[in-house]
Amino acid sequence: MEKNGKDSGVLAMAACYQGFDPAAYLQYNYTPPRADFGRTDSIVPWKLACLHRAFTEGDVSGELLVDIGSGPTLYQVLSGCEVFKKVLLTDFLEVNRQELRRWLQDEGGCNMDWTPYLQHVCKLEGRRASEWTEKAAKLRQVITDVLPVDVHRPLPMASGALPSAGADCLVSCFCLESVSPDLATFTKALGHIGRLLRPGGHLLLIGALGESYYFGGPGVKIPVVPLNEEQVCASLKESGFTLIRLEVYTLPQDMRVGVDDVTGVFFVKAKKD
Ligand SMILES: C[S@@+](CC[C@H](N)C(=O)[O-])C[C@H]1O[C@@H](n2cnc3c(N)ncnc32)[C@H](O)[C@@H]1O
Ligand SMILES: O=S(=O)(c1ccc2c(c1)CN[C@@H](CF)C2)N1CCSCC1
Repeated sequence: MEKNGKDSGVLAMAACYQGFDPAAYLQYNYTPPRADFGRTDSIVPWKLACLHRAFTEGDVSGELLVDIGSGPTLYQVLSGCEVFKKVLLTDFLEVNRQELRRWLQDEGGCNMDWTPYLQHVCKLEGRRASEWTEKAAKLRQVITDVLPVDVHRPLPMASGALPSAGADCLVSCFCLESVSPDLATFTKALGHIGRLLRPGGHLLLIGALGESYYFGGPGVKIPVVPLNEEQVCASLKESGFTLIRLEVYTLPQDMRVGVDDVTGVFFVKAKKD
């Protein structure tokens, strides 16, 4: 149902996000015990390996990488920052953009220590883990801005934010399905972000499978559109993408704690037609 040109479900979703708590979100999803580098079956090394392979296997190139719906996290560009000269982070909420800027300015006050993630990706790159400080410096050098984004707008970013040709590569993690009230809106949002990408550019998409809600803070229950692999593939095709690779991780039972009801995670590498 439309209201002033905005779907009521999208408006309701935006209202849910007003309670989003970056510090709590980071604690729920990116710190032990859920985020555990020590376990061989952990999701975190799996995600970082998917991203590392996708960025470094030789077909991804260009000047500009844009992360859509960054939230308060930057693991998603730890490999990409070595491939692109310029990286833009984006989010809908100022609280998340502020969290990212605090890390970039390296003046303290951050709610997350990304060192284990930096060290892990250094090892994936064949470097010593102790080179994480160089990688942090590289990140701070190539991430040139943290900008607003709304994937429900036909043009999700301000005009002039990107070159007229578009970005060379997009990455987006756990965003579209967690901001869309239904599958049709998810697919439409995928099409919107596709317009930010040049033809032939790559999309790296990580998302939740079978998830219907998550907590974005204490008592902040946010609905998620439950997806399966077939729906993800169909939405990509409908939105003008050619699938290159789909990988799926099934969450071990003990990782299914109360912060969400995610059952699996997908990784997609695709190319804009
Ligand atoms: C589940 S978090 C994902 C954060 C991060 N990318 C990660 O991998 O954990 C979803 C993010 O989408 C953002 N968001 C909410 N509404 C949005 C919209 N309409 N367009 C783009 N991002 C939105 C939220 O602020 C939040 O940071
Ligand atoms: O990296 S995850 O797969 C992950 C990471 C982030 C999120 C989810 C899952 C599922 N809910 C999302 C809400 F949109 C956010 N992970 C889940 C297992 S424990 C460590 C975190």
